[in-house]
Amino acid sequence: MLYSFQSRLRERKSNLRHSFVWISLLSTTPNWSRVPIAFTHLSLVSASSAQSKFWFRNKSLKASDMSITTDDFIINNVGGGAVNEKKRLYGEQSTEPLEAVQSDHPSLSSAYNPLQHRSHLFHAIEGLDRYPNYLSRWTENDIDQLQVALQERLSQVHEQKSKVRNQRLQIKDLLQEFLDKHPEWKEFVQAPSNWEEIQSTILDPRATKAIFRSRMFHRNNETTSLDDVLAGTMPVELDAAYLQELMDEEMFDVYSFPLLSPAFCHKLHRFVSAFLTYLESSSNMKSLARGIHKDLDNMGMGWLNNLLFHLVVRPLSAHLYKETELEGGDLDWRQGFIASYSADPTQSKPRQRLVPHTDDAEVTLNVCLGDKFKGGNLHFWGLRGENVRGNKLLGEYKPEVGRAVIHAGRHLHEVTPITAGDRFALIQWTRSWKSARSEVCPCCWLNQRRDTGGSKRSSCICGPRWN
Ligand SMILES: O=C(O)CCC(=O)C(=O)O
Ligand SMILES: [Fe+2]
Repeated sequence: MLYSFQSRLRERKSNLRHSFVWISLLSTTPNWSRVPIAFTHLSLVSASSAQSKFWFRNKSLKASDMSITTDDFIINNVGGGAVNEKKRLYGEQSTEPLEAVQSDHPSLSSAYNPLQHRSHLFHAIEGLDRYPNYLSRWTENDIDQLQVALQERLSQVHEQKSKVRNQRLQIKDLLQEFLDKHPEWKEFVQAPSNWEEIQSTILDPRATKAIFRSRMFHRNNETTSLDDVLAGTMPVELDAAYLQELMDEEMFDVYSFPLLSPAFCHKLHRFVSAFLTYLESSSNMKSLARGIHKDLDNMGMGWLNNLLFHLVVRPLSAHLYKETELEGGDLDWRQGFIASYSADPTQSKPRQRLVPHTDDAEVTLNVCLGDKFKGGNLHFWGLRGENVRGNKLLGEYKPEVGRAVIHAGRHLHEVTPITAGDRFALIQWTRSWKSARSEVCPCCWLNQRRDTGGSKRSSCICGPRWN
């Protein structure tokens, strides 16, 4: 069932103060057969707690207004940050070496086990840096295991480093080859040289209006340098009043707005399709890591990645997510890529749907590029790490070409099956290494703890954010 949230928004003016959603996710694998590996409680926080969103509050929908239930929610189908991706994608082999080493140490008497428990490994990495005699607390056996676990990680770094480097070089060559054969795309991948080009050909006119009316673009009659903005050295500040006109709150904490012009989206869509088709016909395609060729930087579109990050996601997040996702700080990292799906999956469009997952991101931007598909809607549940009650799907969003959705990365979401055509979306995952991630440790997340309790008084030192 499809819902038009925009028309609902016009009808409903309520707030979320008492609306909660919960979901329990449970999944087991043979290696962890006695232990649930993902058990996550989710909830929605009160909209009124997010002070920075004052200008959206009266547009909030009640979660209880949504009548789609999740009775058929497939518990062990959860993806992304909720489970160990390697286990989900490749089965158990990734943990085999660790198990084998562990059984070589039958005399292990302490509970310390960095081979099995990620939290122990993290503790050691932090502890070695923090305490002069950190190792003195562990038995020789513990230290042996720590050494093996660290060596194991280091060899993964070595292996992936050279693999990734080679693959990036390979893509660069393939892109050059593609552009030589199809010179009509050469201009398209060039970074724009002035704001005028961005305003008239890349952005939707409504986004142009909202962004460039903001005071910073008029201060002292000086023009804001495009190069400085793209380099991230001149932070962009957008005025709330203009953004309010531009944006809709589709459902709790999920906002949509017209961002890219449909003409630009269609062109980007055609460029991506042409490049992927070219890659598919290349014999090198099989040796490339999953998704590496769909990374915007690798596709020669790093400038678009920077533009969206610095001109749109960072300033919007300062209004929407500063307190709830960024610990009062800023975003400082971005990864942009094309998510491609098809009703008839191929090598370059390998997915028909995307299972419910959270992103490894503080804030995610999602722009629909392709319009000739059926299905492929976005579903949202609650926020990882918040306390919760209830089991309702929060809402469904139907993508529109050029329209962006922005949401917290820890907001559980899925893409429903594409039933006809191909679906392309530009996704940008953004992080806050210096703020949010410097305040928390990921041990809860990787250790799949269950006792976050949903309050700031979680029993874990790293608080309730990661679980
Ligand atoms: O394709 C989409 O709309 C969503 C993709 C997504 O959630 C992701 O790549 O993390
Ligand atoms: Fe996602």
